[in-house]
Parts: sequence; C-alpha cells; structure tokens
Amino acid sequence: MVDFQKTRDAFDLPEGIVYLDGNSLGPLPRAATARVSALLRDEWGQRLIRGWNEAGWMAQPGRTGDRIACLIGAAPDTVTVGDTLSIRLHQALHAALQAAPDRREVLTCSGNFPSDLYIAEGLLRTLDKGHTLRVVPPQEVAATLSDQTAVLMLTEVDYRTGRLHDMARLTRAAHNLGAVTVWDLAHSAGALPVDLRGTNADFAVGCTYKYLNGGPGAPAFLYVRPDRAEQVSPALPGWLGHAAPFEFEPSYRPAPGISRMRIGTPPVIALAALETALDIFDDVAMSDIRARSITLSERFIAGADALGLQLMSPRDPARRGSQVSIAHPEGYAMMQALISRGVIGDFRAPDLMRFGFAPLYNTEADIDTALAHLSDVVLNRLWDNPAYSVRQAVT
Ligand SMILES: Cc1ncc(COP(=O)(O)O)c(C=O)c1O
Ligand SMILES: Nc1c(O)cccc1C(=O)C[C@H](N)C(=O)O
Repeated sequence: MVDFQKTRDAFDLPEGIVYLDGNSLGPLPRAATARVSALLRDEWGQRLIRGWNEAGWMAQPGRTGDRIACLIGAAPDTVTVGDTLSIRLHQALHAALQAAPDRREVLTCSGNFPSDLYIAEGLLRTLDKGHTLRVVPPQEVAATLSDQTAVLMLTEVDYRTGRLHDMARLTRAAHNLGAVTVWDLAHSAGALPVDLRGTNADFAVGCTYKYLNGGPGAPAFLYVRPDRAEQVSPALPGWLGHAAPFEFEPSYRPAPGISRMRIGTPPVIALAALETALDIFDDVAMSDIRARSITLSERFIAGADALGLQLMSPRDPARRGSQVSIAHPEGYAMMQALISRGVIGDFRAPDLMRFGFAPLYNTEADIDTALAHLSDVVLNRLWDNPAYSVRQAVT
C-alpha cells in the first residue's frame, strides 16, 4: 500500500493552494532546497573544480538517466539527461532518420507540441534531402502509416486534450511497415506507466519539469534502444559524447552506447535538484500512481459534468493521460478566477482549461476544493469580472 500522504509531505506546497498544474511545472520537493544549498556550499564552494571528480558531477547524466529509466520501462545505460527537450527531440529525430535512410516521410499528428513540429521542420529543411513532415489528426495516425514512413514521431499524451496514443500498437504497426519511432514522453514520464522495453520503441525523449518535478528549466532525457545506440552518428557530436573527452582529440569519435548522445557540460545544479525529486518515486510503483490518477481525474470529471461543462479529454480513462481539459469560450477568465482563489490550473488558447493530476501530492480534497470553486465560477459567471478577462499571463 503506497503512502501518498508521505509523498505529498515530500513537497513544499504553498498553504491554501490547490495545485493542478503539475502537467506544466511540478512543485518544489522539500529536499531540493537543502540539497542544492549543500551542493553550492560544500561541492562548488569548497571543492571548486575538483567537484567534477570528487562529487560525481560528471557521472550525473547517466546516473540520473538510470533512475528515469526505471520509471519509463527502460534498461540501465539507455537514458541520458541534460539539455532541453527541444534539443533532445532534434537529436532523436536525426538519429531515427539515419535508421531509415531510404525513406523521406516523417509522420506526426496535429496534437503534437509546437516545438516538436518546429524542430522537425527545421531539421528536415537543414538536411535538404527532400524529407516531408506529414501532420494528420491523432485518430488518423495508424491508417496513415505506410511503407513510405521513415519515422513516426509522436507525443504520447496530447498536451492540450490529454489524449493518449497507444504506444504499443503504433510502435508495432510502424515496425511492421519498416518505420522507426520517436516518442515524446513529456506528459507521460512520472504520470503513467511507460514500457519502452516492452513496446520496443526506438527512441524516446521527455522533460523532467512536469510530473517528474525537477524544477523550472530542469534538463530533458533521451532514450535510445540499445541496439540502435551503437549505430547512431550524433547530430550534435559534442565533446562529452566523445569516446575520450579528456584526450581533446581534434576529431570526433563516438563514445559507446547512449553516452555518445551527451553533448556538453551537464547542468550540475539542476541535476541535483532533479535527483531529490526522483527520490520521491523510490517507494511508489507507476501502476499505483496511474490507478490514483484515474481515481482523481474521474472524480473531477464527474464534478465538471454536473456543472454542464464540455469535456475535451477522452472520457475513457484508459485513453487519457493524467490531465483533464475543459473547453469554454470564457476559459481564460474562468481560469484566472480559479487562480485568484488558489486553484492553479492553466489555459491554452483558444478556449481550453487544463487541470493536471499528480498523485504524488494531489488528493481527493484538492479535487473537491477545485470543484467547489469551479462551481462558484460557473454559477456566478465570474468571467464577467474584467479583472479576470484581460489577457496578461503567458504560461
Ligand atoms: C510535448 C512537449 N514537447 C516539447 C516541449 C518543449 O520542451 P522544452 O521547452 O524543454 O524544450 C514541451 C513543453 O514545453 C512539451 O510539452
Ligand atoms: N516549458 C515551459 C516553460 O518553459 C514555460 C511555460 C510553460 C512551459 C511548458 O512546459 C508548456 C507545456 N509544454 C505545455 O504543455 O503547454
């Protein structure tokens, strides 16, 4: 039996706030403050440059990668951490295209996050080999896969609607047609069980500032299937992905396996904060997190239904990630009204209110408080208040 009170207590949540935006930025783990302070004071402050060896900074990307691997069904030595998700996606897509050299189509869906689409467009343009990016509605992906598809590049959970792609089925279908897969797990990692080994996915990327609670700007991760790793010639062959970085050779030689996907200096302070966040997952199975996430989201949906609100997320919990989205023409003002009452979700144009559920710290009481305020907002048309309707926030 998982002690979710203990995991909640591991976060420094502000008093009086119901936090339903962990799908965008997770909250502060209590241990992060002391850990980062100690790193600054004792490791950086006292050891100075010696910290790279003595404090294990250089090994952080692989060490942290192994811990994330446990949460996404990957083997040790298959995940590295550092840089941003946009950069990791670039690396993964470039590597995937190398594995399908005779094909020219990258297939993705319109539910993908814009940065993924922009990065793909930019990469294909730079390659200048006649590749195209084909963007279809999420429900048409399976039928559009063909023997022309080089790479199937998808975000497993749609950032707007929470719609969940069937990774196992689509990966199998892609492989049957000779295509390579790149999965973006930004809205999956730490939110639901992912089985990279079982699905045989080729490449995967994700961020650590959402459900993994690594903090604003926390570094991203990249997974490469072990048999693929040795084949990859990295798009960004940085010195820390070199077989012998401290030999300072004039030409690049790839390090073995996933290490070749390292680029430059690891973000040591951010990785230390992330490590404290990953500690919180130590005693929790992803299946328990998933079960509780469904309980919380079903409770929220029942309340939203009772208010007559329009659900934009799949009604079947098996087809949704750990967020619920509601469409309303006054969604922006409604969300501002909720935030002013201490219920923090977010808004995505043109009309989506998003509510993320993170079982490590969200409770049934959070859902009930959020619904009570939502009911007040709806029944009293609080969006008519100009204080809420003038667009200011960007996140
Ligand atoms: C699915 C997805 N991909 C990519 C990104 C971009 O990540 P980053 O800004 O860390 O590069 C985000 C979030 O911003 C995202 O949700
Ligand atoms: N990465 C973000 C940031 O640096 C600032 C504000 C928001 C974000 C986000 O993560 C947005 C997020 N990917 C989304 O699902 O909309």
